[in-house]
Amino acid sequence: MTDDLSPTDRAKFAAARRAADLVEDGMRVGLGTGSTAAWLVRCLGEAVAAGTRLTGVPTSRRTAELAREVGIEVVTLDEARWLDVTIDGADEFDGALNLIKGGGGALLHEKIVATASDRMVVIADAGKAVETLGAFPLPVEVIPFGWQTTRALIEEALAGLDVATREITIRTNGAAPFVTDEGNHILDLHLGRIGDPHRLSAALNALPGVVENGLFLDICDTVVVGHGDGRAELRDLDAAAPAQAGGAAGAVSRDLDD
Ligand SMILES: O=C[C@H](O)[C@H](O)[C@H](O)COP(=O)(O)O
Repeated sequence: MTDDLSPTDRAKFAAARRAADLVEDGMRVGLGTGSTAAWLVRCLGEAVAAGTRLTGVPTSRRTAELAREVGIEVVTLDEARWLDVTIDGADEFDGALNLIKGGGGALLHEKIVATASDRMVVIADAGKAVETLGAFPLPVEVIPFGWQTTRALIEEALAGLDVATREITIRTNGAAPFVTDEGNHILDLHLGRIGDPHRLSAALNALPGVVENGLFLDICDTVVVGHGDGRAELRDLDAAAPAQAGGAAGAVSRDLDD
């Protein structure tokens, strides 16, 4: 299943394969979304074919489709109630294992599922490691009602910030706003660096119209880092560097003070 992969895809596969080994017989597993999570789902499909029993709670329609295709029993979160582990990709992770997620637009279900799990394991290629979160645009999910007003509110709260509307290309009609599995839209915040992610997350989620943002703070327990040569290493929260306090506070924190 891995012939002719690019080094990045080999790294994603290596992380996914190592994380699949953490899943034990009988576990209820949250299944993430994205290209790295898709490798995990395929690895778990192989485990199921080899006799492992597991139940999967997918974080998106496309993950649900793939999980069924590879033979994983799929249930809803409310049927499972609580999960042993969620394994998901990320767009960025820092030394304290805080994350930016939502590059694929699934951040809302992903955050709900990860929060309802004993353990969250992130699988990522080494290129996703950052010192300070924010180089990857932060996705914010907003409801369709008045969403352009919500975008203006975010711009006002973070003065001068470049807020982009995520779009999809439509063959006949140009572009249209991206629509999530919950029927919402995604705004991408080009922050560069985030000084105080807890403060930013709380400020964004306090705005009417905002459903959730892609900062996953104090949720991830382990990151499995994959490398292009096929190696994968585990970074656990206990061994991770403490979050940087204040030092990286940039324009975002200042603007929130205003
Ligand atoms: O909404 C999408 C998810 O948060 C993904 O897990 C994240 O964007 C990473 O995706 P990929 O593994 O494709 O880089």
